[in-house]
Amino acid sequence: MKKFISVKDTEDPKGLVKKAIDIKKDPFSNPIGKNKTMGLVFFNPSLRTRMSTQKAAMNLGMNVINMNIDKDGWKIEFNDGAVMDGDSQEHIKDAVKVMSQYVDILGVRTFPGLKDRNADYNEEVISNFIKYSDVPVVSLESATRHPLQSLADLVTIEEIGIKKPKVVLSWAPHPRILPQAVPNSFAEWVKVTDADLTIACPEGYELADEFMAGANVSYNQEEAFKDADIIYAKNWSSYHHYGEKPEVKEDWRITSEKMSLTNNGKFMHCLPIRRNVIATDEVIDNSMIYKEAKNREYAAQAVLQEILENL
Ligand SMILES: NCCC[C@H](NC(=O)CCC(=O)O)C(=O)O
Ligand SMILES: NC(=O)OP(=O)(O)O
Repeated sequence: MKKFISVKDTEDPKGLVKKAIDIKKDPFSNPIGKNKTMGLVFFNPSLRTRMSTQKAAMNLGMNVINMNIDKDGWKIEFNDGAVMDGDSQEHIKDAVKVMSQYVDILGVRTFPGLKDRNADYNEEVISNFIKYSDVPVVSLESATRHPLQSLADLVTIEEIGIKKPKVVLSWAPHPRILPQAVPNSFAEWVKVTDADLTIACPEGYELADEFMAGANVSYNQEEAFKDADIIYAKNWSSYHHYGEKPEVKEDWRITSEKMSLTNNGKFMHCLPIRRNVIATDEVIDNSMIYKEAKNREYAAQAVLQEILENL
């Protein structure tokens, strides 16, 4: 693997899930990362991705450098050929090239601007990392996808152990405008498994066609919850009315009453979660969220190990 941005970057996604499950049994058995360095670069906040990826790298014997580039770096210019006599102080091509001299794998987190759909869906930031880095680039959540999260989610679903689970990706309310990265990515990873995927969302909140393809769509949350084994909740802003938050009249918050419609379904969420907005305390406190967060470590370790094996 030379990069890990989407499910397409791995030849064998199911094999990667198995690899993470194996690593979980004995996480310190392979010091393949000795004398190698992982660079973690953040344009946006992170708790889980930062800590779990650092932990994964350390489990493999790697050293880790963390950089909050939005706060601690120079202001980055992204336009090619820019005359940099304004605010921006360092060009992305110089910043990435230099960072890649110090590390063996470069991870980057970058959220979408949610203003210009083409810019976001062209992955302008992470594409520049891939273009200018001398070392493999790993997405720590980009504008349109969050593959380390999705891989950990597949590990969690595999551990629940249902053969062909009914998985419902359910939109839920949120006070802000959020990216589509987590639901896009979850959909593209679940589709490589045997699970049956339903995407439940209000009209106007459908994901881009490439992510909806192959999933059932439901505009009725309670109907979708019937017989579900997994409820994967997430808020996202509208793709079709890009970056907007069309009004939703029905109550999409996830409650114990709604969970009781499922087949003893398990509630999942990537976190951070707005309690009593996305779902009630009762739903969250009886959910898979901490197991899911723990599995982030082994998912990251499987990916880093595979990259190190192929350096
Ligand atoms: N990395 C996991 C999710 C990150 C981000 N959530 C957020 O920004 C939530 C912020 C808030 O609750 O205000 C998202 O939806 O993509
Ligand atoms: N789930 C997740 O990626 O969390 P962070 O944004 O805290 O890294």
